[in-house]
Amino acid sequence: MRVKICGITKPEQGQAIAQLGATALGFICVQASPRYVTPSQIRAVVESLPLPIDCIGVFANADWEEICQIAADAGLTSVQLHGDESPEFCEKLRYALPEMEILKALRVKTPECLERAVTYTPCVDTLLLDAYHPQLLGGTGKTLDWAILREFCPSIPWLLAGGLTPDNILDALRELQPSGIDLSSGVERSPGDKDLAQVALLFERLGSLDYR
Ligand SMILES: O=C(O)c1ccccc1N[C@@H]1O[C@H](COP(=O)(O)O)[C@@H](O)[C@H]1O
Repeated sequence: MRVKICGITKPEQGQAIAQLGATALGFICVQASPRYVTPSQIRAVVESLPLPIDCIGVFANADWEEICQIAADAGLTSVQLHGDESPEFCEKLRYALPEMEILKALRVKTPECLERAVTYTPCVDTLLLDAYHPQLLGGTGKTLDWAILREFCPSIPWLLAGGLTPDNILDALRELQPSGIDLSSGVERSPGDKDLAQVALLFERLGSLDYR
């Protein structure tokens, strides 16, 4: 199972989180977010990593040319689209970045959102389901209604996000079988400052599941 820790801003925290067992780090490329990092800050983290893991840039309603430029400048392996990007936009980006993993994040408000999610399966590599918040795009600490995801079984891999913490992760994984999980505010002291003790606790609890 993939484990993505999102909202990385500091090289030493990225390195420690990679050593603890994360398979992906996420970097917020949305300027309005308190976790925003510039392409050169991302590159500094990416180049300091002790082992090769996925480095995912999180964008929301950005121009595709801007995404391509930032992905190259920062050294990303993957692009997460967390805004209102259409399937057509994803397809265009797929052609522009053929080597890169494209993840489409959907903020799930009602069960109908899951029908919309599957319309992206032909044009992205991975789906990501996050909680809906009326003002914020992500990093909200709000959980999804996991019950409505029980039957969700798309034809491509999907990550569960939204308010996951070391305290609720085992409950989530008892209820659902995502291809991976994504945590941000549930393992941080303040926006962009990760709590390494909480990340270590997460992997300790996941270890009891034999999740790999
Ligand atoms: O974290 C942010 O600030 C952010 C800003 C804009 C779009 C997405 C953002 N984060 C994403 O939110 C989810 C879950 O966060 P949380 O665990 O509930 O705090 C995750 O996919 C982040 O990539």
